[in-house]
Amino acid sequence: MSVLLGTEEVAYWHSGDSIRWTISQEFGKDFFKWMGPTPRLNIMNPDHIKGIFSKIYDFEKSTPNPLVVLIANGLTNHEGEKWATHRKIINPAFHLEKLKLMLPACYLSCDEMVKRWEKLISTEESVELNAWPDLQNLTCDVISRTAFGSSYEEGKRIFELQIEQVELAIQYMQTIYIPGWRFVPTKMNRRMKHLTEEVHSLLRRIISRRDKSIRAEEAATADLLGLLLESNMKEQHENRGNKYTGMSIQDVIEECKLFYFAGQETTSILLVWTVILLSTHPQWQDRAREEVLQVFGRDGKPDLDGLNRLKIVTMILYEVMRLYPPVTMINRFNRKEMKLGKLTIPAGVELSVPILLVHHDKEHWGEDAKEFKPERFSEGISKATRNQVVYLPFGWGPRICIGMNFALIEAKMAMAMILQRFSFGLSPSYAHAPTAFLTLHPQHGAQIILRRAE
Ligand code: HEM
Repeated sequence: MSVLLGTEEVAYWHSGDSIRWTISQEFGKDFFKWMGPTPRLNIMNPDHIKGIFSKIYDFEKSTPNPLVVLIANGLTNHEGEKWATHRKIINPAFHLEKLKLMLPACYLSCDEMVKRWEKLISTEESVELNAWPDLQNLTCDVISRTAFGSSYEEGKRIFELQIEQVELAIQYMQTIYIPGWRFVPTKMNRRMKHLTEEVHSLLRRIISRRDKSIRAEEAATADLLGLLLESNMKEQHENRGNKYTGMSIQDVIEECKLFYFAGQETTSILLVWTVILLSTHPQWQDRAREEVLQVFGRDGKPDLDGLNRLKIVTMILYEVMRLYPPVTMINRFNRKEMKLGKLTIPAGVELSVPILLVHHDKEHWGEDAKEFKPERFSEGISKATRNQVVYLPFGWGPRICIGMNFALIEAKMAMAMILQRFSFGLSPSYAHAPTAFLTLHPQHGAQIILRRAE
């Protein structure tokens, strides 16, 4: 069930629901028994959060929903040695110097979107538009180009199929769970099976073509898939004879699907809340534009060096993700009894870190916790958090989001190119309804009034 999270609703959720338990040793094990057969505990204490995210082999990812696994069974779902091997193979593809190679692809996608917007206002002083679908389309385009390079069109098709899969998965999750039901050949299950097969066959084709060209040393690699395959070959070569010697083709397919699943929606959400918050805080919009124009000028093409110098834009993005974290909750599970500070957590407890609530907690962020104040981050994240683990839009610790730098570069590039050309404010038809279902998105879209920047 989705939860509405306007300011009022957050407050209600905060106090009126059992979600904001603070735990203490005195509850002991009885507390968990009282909670029923699948005990679930919310963790809001920064030291406990740090403990959970540091001990990645003791606190595992919670058993994933079978349908999420069906859509993308990659790094996010792996544990132990398999996770460590995959993370090691995938990591190099996300290094900054590799991301630099993907910048032209990212620029191309942003350029297409701003050109479309420019066309819309070519004969008008201002236009109303819902920025949400355009921003979703943008991040889909960016991931298709940066993940698959020359196979971009096939990549986009995969993405369309995945959107339908996610829609079906959501419908499925909203029905009563009957074990084994997904194997019954209902219309929905048959469609899901068909979509899965089509995604796999498209990916298999792209991967085998690329694999051949890498082995034949035909082209230098500048996309995620190529970098992944190269790194995988290296791992297989160096670790022959070990239990996990790199990834199989099936593994690579799953990781590619995950790039879309984990990276597209989340980044478009960061962008859409940034557009909405800059619409309601025009003074910050002006400051951000001033900075962008100073660094790149009116027509300059954003490069990595310049993007890294955008201090105001970075502060804004951090504050947007504090108030509207795209991922609102992270869950973990412990198979054996574990110590967390002074707490003893019995085996089999589901632990939830409610990112949204931690980010809104007055204890950590002050009385103005619910206000948009990018200046909190003027001296970076560690100063804003006083070195506590209370800011985790990308998670924390060894399992921190592998695509964090990718997402931040993409968001800075998109915002820089939008701010260079346009100014924008909220349309009267905008209805504020942040909705948390898997991710925290604006339920009714982001209607803005777009003008040429002065
Ligand atoms: C604003 C954008 C993004 C946000 C807010 C975000 C958020 C997160 C969070 C909170 C986690 C940690 C989950 C956990 O600990 O259980 C995570 C993990 C992950 N993210 Fe992201 N993400 C974003 C963009 C991306 C992008 C662009 C990609 C890839 C292209 C990506 C790929 C992944 C992967 C593969 C993992 C699993 C890492 C592991 O388990 O080792 N994410 N992300």
